Amino acid sequence: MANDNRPIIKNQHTNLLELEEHIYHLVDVESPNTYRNLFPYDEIPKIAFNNRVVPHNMPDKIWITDTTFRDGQQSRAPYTTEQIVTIYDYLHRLGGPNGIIRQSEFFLYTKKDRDAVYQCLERGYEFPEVTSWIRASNKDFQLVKDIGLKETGILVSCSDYHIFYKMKMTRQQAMFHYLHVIRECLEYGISPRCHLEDITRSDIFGFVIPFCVELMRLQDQYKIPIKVRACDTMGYGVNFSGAVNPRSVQGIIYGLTTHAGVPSEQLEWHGHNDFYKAVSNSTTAWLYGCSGVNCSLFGIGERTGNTPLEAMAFEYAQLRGSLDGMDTTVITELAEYYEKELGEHIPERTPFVGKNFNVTRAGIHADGLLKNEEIYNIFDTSKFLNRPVLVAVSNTSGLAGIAHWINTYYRLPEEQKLDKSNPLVGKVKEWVDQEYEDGRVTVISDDELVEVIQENCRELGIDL
Ligand SMILES: CC(C)C(=O)C(=O)O
Repeated sequence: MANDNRPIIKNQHTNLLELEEHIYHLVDVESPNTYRNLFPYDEIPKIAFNNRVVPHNMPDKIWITDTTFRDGQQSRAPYTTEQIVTIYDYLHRLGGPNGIIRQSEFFLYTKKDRDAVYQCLERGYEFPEVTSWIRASNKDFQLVKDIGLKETGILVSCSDYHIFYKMKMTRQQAMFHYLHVIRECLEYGISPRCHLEDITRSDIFGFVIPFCVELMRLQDQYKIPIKVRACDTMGYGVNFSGAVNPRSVQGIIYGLTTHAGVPSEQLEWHGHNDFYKAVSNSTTAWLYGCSGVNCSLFGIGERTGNTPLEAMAFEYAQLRGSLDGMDTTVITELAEYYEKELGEHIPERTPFVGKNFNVTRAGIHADGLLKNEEIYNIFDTSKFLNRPVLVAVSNTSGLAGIAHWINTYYRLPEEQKLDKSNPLVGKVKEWVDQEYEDGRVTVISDDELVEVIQENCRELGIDL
């Protein structure tokens, strides 16, 4: 199934350096290669293996770029200018002084979009750098230049699905068209960021690499950096060792860095979550030679969304052993802002930000938590997210769960903490048990518990 070992045709006159340079030619097919073996459409897509193992190659510096205002905004109601600026401020704080959130991309279509860009630029932050996303036209290049931005994203769809079915072109026509547009952009002195849409269904060696080789030639000619963003538009990418291209994340990154010569720091991975793989694929891209992973806050993006930015902050810290200046407590502030100000509902079980992400219900777990919170908490969530570990009270909470709830809710100091033998805990438990015996099926709310606790405190003469 592999399509990555095309024969190298050489003769006695070919010198090896030339050969190196010319290995990857555009393969201009007459009909689209839709990889039916992998994407049968009327069957579930398939993951095939050729057992070619790519070596780890994590760059010295890795970072996050943000698409909250581009892919993120494509899939929800538009943000107001004020909201964009507020979120940009949060991103600046979250990413910290080392610019772990290095860039953010903005539409320039409407006056409102441009106002947001002006206001964010006025903040004067080094990070995230403001970049744009435009239609590839001279008018838009001029706009980017007038606003004073250094870099813009340009769409260069690379699978035959897009080239043949959407653009109605051949590969050669598409490549000429893209190179023409990119040259124009370079003529304006703007650095193009080429968004290789649908790379995980594209012919990596027959189109993507020859195209990127041409991009690197243009870069040499114009002395302006050209970036490459590998877009897993449909979330087909997989990170399993030995998987076949075009679905292999590491295979794609290896091809782009090694065969096309794209430097790691000019390479980004843009993932989608259709098969629940956005986070692990992005981490894989880092591990195999891609400096940038493109993310959106809370993963809000087309269909199932993009790689959640907050997840990659924690992936970063796990890989590098340090937050390198990121302030992850801002993630909690952002989540509150999205829920309260933007009316976005974050599902309760969402890692790091959902209401229940560090809430435990089962009595047996609560018992453990009461003894030592490390037993059932992923890390010090109070320190890194301002979210103390919680126990929700239900029919399975038990005495330990109720004691933990009271201790956390009332933020009792260590010496005043109640344990499961405390009479107040016993009284609340009796009430809870009665509720469920009477047929209750829902979790008990904080307000209900407070009322019962206060009532019993009065009776027992306890002051919390
Ligand atoms: C529109 C393109 C660049 C994209 O966001 C994607 O491929 O997911």
